[in-house]
Amino acid sequence: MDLTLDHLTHRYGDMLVLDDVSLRIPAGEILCVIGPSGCGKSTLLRMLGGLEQPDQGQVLQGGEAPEGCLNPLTFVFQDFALLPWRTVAGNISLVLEDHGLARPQVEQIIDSVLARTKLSDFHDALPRQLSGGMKQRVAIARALAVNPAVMLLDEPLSALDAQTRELLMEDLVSLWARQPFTAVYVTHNLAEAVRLGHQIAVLSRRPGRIREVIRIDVPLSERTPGLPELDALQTRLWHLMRDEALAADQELVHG
Ligand SMILES: Nc1ncnc2c1ncn2[C@@H]1O[C@H](COP(=O)(O)OP(=O)(O)OP(=O)(O)O)[C@@H](O)[C@H]1O
Repeated sequence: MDLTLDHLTHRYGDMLVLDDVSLRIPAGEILCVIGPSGCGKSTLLRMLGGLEQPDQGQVLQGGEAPEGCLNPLTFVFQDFALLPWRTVAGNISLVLEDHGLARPQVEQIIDSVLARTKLSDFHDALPRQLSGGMKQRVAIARALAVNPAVMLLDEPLSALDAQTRELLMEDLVSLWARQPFTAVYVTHNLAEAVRLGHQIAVLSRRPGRIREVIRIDVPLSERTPGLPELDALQTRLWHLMRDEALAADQELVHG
């Protein structure tokens, strides 16, 4: 399924948060969204997921959801959002309830997503027995369990240490290579954006407007750390972000 954001504008009360944002996310591609704090990235994601309605503009869904899709749009959050009293399998089965699936089918889906996220040995573990990286893998497994058309990821790796982030980025790339999914991935981390994005949308300071959309043609599987093309792109993104952050600071000082 592809997504089109068509001239989205959003306000909270009198505060304009997003202004005339248009983007297209083709099926099977990852769009990373970066921008200064408070520029409306999470708001944009919530509008894509239907949790918030735009004041103007619209979100258009195109094409078909994949076969066996139980939920077309699914979120992955920074804080994992796992129920502490449920096992790994129990947390995943939660999203499979109310779909009229027979128990063997539920078990089969759980086994499949645990295998894909390398968690098969942790079927019965409780969240407190897992590291941060493993908890986020459970959250990703839970998102995959509904076979979504689009994954909406809100800073999914930002609570994790650098090594774990690196490993999970590799995991996301292998998951994508195995079965390309459509995703919108909000991050503050420019290295994540250049590693995972087919496109990167750079938002301005609030109100968030599209400053630039950059397409990266290097296949995800070839994006090794230190690749000169990616390093150069990361530097370019940093300059764009730095300009926005400096301008936001100036506005604070000069009111
Ligand atoms: N429900 C809400 N009601 C009122 N204001 C809100 C609400 N949600 C967010 N805001 C405000 O809207 C602005 C944009 O918030 P949002 O969380 O979308 O930004 P963000 O770019 O994701 O920020 P960050 O990078 O810090 O996570 C912020 O000023 C925030 O305080």
